[in-house]
Amino acid sequence: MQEKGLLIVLSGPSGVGKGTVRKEIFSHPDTAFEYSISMTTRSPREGEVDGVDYFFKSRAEFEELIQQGKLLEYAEFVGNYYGTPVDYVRKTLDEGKDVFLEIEVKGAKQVREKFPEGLFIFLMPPSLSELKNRIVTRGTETEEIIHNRMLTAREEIEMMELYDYVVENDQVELACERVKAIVMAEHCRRVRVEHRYKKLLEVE
Ligand SMILES: Nc1nc2c(ncn2[C@@H]2O[C@H](COP(=O)(O)OP(=O)(O)O)[C@@H](O)[C@H]2O)c(=O)[nH]1
Ligand SMILES: Nc1ncnc2c1ncn2[C@@H]1O[C@H](COP(=O)(O)OP(=O)(O)O)[C@@H](O)[C@H]1O
Repeated sequence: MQEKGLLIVLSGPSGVGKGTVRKEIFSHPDTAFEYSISMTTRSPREGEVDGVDYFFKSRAEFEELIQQGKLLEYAEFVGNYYGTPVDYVRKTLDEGKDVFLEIEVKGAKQVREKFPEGLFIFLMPPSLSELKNRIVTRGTETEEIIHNRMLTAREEIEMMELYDYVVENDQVELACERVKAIVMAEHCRRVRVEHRYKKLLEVE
């Protein structure tokens, strides 16, 4: 039987750099993970492409996906829905490929309940003031949204204890290296947890 892939969940407070770290990881052709493109009801930002950055949906379409049980998890984040397509995730894991989710913390909590065996990595900012700095300099949000995001950031950071690993995003390159090292180590650990080494003994 085909061994299942690893479900990798990268989460953390808004503005910490999840998207930046994820894009950097996937910009390398040797990256062996499959990125799960999320569904969202938020409007595309300039340069964003449907089916590449997100699958952009209307609220009615998104609610239909919820009704049909098509989402592994979903959450409302600053007024918009975001969710992970379940069929894609299951199919890809069944093919033995690692699936990478980059999602906010409420969604990550739901995934933990459904896939406790997943690998959960929390991206942490060097400080709260640096976090605010990043959201402000990104310049995609209004002042009111920035204020709301900072309020939720404190609650989000408290959810750190649900994760297997915490990675500080001080420098993007370093954070990416840490994430990749964690995934590599997890694969080695599972050889024992899943008793895969037994195959080796059978051959002799
Ligand atoms: N729960 C959940 N969160 C998601 C999903 N896709 C993206 N997000 C998160 O939604 C939040 C807002 O994303 P976005 O609007 O692209 O803004 P940005 O990542 O803050 O630039 C971020 O924290 C994303 O990680 C998803 O499928 N499910
Ligand atoms: N290590 C870092 N050092 C400095 N700025 C960063 C770092 N990582 C991300 N940023 C910047 O912080 C802002 C928020 O990053 P983003 O990836 O959009 O966060 P998230 O996806 O977690 O909401 C962006 O302007 C990004 O360029």
